[in-house]
Amino acid sequence: MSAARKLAVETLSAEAFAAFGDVIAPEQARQTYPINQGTSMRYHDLAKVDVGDQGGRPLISIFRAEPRQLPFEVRMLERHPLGSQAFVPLSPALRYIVVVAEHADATPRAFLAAQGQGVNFAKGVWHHPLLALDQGGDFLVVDRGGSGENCDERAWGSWWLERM
Ligand SMILES: NC(=O)N[C@@H](O)C(=O)O
Ligand code: NI
Repeated sequence: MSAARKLAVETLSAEAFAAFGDVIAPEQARQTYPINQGTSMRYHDLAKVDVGDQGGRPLISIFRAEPRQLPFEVRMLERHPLGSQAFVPLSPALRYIVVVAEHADATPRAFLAAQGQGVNFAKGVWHHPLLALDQGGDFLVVDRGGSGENCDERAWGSWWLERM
């Protein structure tokens, strides 16, 4: 049995998260331009929605997440081999932790999302199911609908997220 180990929680950034997918935030836009006669700004093409394998289609859902209590034990990760999965908090105060790993049995990495930051897990990236903090809340989720097995789960030892 592997010893329980503490996960350091890093600050989420596009650079640090690049191996796992995209950070969804206005400042990450490669193209920003006014639309609708200048009444709105478009922060264009923020994440790669990759859901077309095996006839998949994009889904837009809302996850109403209960808060996880810290310390929290990470014992498993999952991946979606057929599609990406994006989470955007629907209230700026909604904090959450993202736990990912580069490959099977790699040491997980944990990131705390800043206010309003969303994430898009690239297709096949190992991640922990949604870990909302504080009071929990609603996330807009964009992922894949369609046939085929799109969720692999894997035991990952025992890793602890401590109180912050
Ligand atoms: N089960 C489900 O739709 N959600 C997970 O994939 C998750 O990453 O939270
Ligand atoms: Ni998932």
